[in-house]
Amino acid sequence: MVRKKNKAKKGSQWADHLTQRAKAENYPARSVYKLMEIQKKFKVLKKGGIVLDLGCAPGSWLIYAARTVGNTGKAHGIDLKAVEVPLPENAVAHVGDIFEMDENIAAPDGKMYDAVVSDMAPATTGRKDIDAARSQALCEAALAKALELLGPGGHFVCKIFQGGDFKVFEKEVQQHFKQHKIFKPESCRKASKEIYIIGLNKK
Ligand SMILES: C[S@@+](CC[C@H](N)C(=O)[O-])C[C@H]1O[C@@H](n2cnc3c(N)ncnc32)[C@H](O)[C@@H]1O
Repeated sequence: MVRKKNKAKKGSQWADHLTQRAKAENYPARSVYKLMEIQKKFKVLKKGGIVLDLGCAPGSWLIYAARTVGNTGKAHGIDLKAVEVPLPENAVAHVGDIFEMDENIAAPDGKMYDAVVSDMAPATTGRKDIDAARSQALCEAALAKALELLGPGGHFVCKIFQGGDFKVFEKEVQQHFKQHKIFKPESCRKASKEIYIIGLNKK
């Protein structure tokens, strides 16, 4: 019992540390460290690239993506909620629903995206089956957009909750990308079921 308490305490100290670090580095959320870890390991974002960030509010992935692609690149995001923090000049956030997205999310200048990243999460109900089904639907929508908007060789990152139809989704990603990886960043809460599936080099 005491052990469990200590573990929980350590976990929350780690979370606090990341929240403070995010503040100091001008990111609105500590979730940015998950994308940083993904980038360090898989190099999904490249200088001069065009990135689409699905579920971009409150804006930390979008800011990091914009900083990473640099001035010659662009980062576009979409979320149900508005991003309220100032964004770098090469970033733009749209308000919208992934299930109703249209041409406003197409890559600029008739180009294709180099990377589509999704950290989307549904509003949770506490009912595991409902939450898992909603998360699965968001992942399917993200993959459909990635297949439509990514150029050949483009990369895909998607948060998914393990369980349910996770294996089915993994197979779909495997089918469309030359390589795929399953990755749990250190900065994810240990107790969380979230994991990232990464599709490298769209066929
Ligand atoms: C964990 S947050 C993303 C955090 C973000 N990556 C960051 O670092 O700032 C998940 C986001 O997914 C968004 N989301 C959920 N359902 C969505 C939908 N149908 N269309 C667009 N965004 C959605 C939520 O509004 C929420 O802001």
